[in-house]
Amino acid sequence: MKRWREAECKRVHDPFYAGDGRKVAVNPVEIDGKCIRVLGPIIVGGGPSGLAVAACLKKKGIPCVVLERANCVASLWQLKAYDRLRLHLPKKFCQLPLMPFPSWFPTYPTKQQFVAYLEAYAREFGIRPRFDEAVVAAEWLVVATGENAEAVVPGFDGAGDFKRPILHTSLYKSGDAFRGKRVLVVGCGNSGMEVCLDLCHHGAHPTIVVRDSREMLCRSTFGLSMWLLRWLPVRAVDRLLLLAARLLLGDTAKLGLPRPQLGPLELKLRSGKTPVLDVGTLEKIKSGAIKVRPAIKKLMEHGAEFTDGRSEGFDAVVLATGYKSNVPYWLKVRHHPSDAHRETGACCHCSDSTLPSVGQEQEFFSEKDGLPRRAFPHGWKGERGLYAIGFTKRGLMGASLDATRIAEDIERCWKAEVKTTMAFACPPTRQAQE
Ligand SMILES: Cc1cc2nc3c(=O)[nH]c(=O)nc-3n(C[C@H](O)[C@H](O)[C@H](O)COP(=O)(O)OP(=O)(O)OC[C@H]3O[C@@H](n4cnc5c(N)ncnc54)[C@H](O)[C@@H]3O)c2cc1C
Ligand SMILES: NC(=O)C1=CN([C@@H]2O[C@H](COP(=O)(O)OP(=O)(O)OC[C@H]3O[C@@H](n4cnc5c(N)ncnc54)[C@H](OP(=O)(O)O)[C@@H]3O)[C@@H](O)[C@H]2O)C=CC1
Ligand SMILES: O=C(O)C(=O)Cc1c[nH]c2ccccc12
Repeated sequence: MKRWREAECKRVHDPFYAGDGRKVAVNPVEIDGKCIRVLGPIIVGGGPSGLAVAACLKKKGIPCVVLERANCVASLWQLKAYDRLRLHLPKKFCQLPLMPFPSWFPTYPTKQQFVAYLEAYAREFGIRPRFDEAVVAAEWLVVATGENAEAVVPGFDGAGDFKRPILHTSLYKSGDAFRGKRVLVVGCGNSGMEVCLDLCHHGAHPTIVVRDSREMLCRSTFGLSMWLLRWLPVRAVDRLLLLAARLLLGDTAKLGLPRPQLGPLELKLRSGKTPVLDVGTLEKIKSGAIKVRPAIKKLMEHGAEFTDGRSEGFDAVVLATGYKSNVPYWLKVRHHPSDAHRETGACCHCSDSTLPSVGQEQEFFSEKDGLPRRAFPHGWKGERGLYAIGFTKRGLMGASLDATRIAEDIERCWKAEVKTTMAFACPPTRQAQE
């Protein structure tokens, strides 16, 4: 991968308002010290979310520019995912708006198939992201940088003493590199569970750290649960899912994997914690091929000590400790003079008071976790042209929903804006449009 060039995007004006209050369609952005004029919205992030919203905009005839820090679309999938990864929800829950997956794709497409689909999607809608542009500061945009922008790398007592490799799952490709090795996998989400299975398949000896509870479901029950949700409340579906899990997977608590208090869907909706959709790991835990240990107390020169007092030797540590958003590092929210007077959440471009209210809140994204402060389904729209896609903790389904809403909202503003621009006879400069 080429080194990322840093693009500093600064808002020169509000998106649709010039300094004198007149509306303008052109969004000026500073990249590498040069000011370019972009006709239409700027989308930061060329993953599934960025592509989805760009496609919905293009379909409506609204041009946009996608800025992507990596040198390809869907860098999470192309550069940071292990070889054996597949979609873990059936494909109909993962397709982006306006273009279904090919019918000949399997129910759970492989990473390569998903990437091929995304590349075809970008081609179909004429989306050509500007690659190697890492946005380090920006103020008016569609934020599509994802919930998984940065790896979570926790510190452990004694981490400096451990003299062997420690790597995050975003760098893990295959168990081939660990043949015959004792590998400590920290974290029991979908990544940790699948990496353990992969290690088994490659003749390594994995131990998984489960510091808390984790919900586990059979992958095949996801489609059923979506169907049941049409008629039954979440809690009732959860009860059925747990019954199915108990019958198909057995009592996971006996294996060192206690289940949480809340049901799987309720937990997902409330906290975003994705249940593990088992792809065969549990069998390996049952057979003893994968060992389960509680939280790490400390790392030592050749191994780890756990909170149950046991110490064991390891040749490598894989951190399957998850991801976080990077929005607080680069998105600068500047206060607007009109904020003090605004009581409602009406769209400032088109006076639609039915849109979600942001009240007096100044900051759309939380500094703490980099996610929109407003709960689903209200977290997609901020103030004065700030939008967020792909932060719903609802995977690709959530991103598709956001894309449709954002494009519709921008279209309304765009139409109002085009009328005004024509009235002012002030055509936008077309220098950096697609
Ligand atoms: C291993 C894994 C498997 C998953 N499997 C599924 C699944 O099967 N089904 C499902 O529904 N969901 C799944 N998810 C959830 C996942 O969030 C989505 O699949 C999807 O990738 C989200 O798309 P996104 O575009 O929002 O984010 P991303 O795919 O993360 O794309 C964001 C893009 O923004 C770029 N970017 C970040 N910061 C900047 C910046 N400052 N400047 C410029 N560019 C930037 C990144 O390089 C990246 O390309 C999975 C997640 C992971 C980690
Ligand atoms: N398509 C597919 O097959 C796959 C999909 N995914 C998706 O990718 C996203 C990210 O998944 P994943 O990478 O598993 O991350 P998750 O955030 O889901 O899981 C991280 C795990 O690490 C644990 N953890 C974090 N810090 C520590 C620590 N200091 N000590 C011990 N344990 C720790 C967490 O424990 P705790 O819960 O206690 O905080 C949690 O169990 C999810 O949405 C997932 O569904 C991932 C892999 C495969
Ligand atoms: O893979 C992910 O991160 C997802 O969030 C996909 C997803 C959306 N809703 C769910 C409910 C149960 C399990 C996975 C998902």
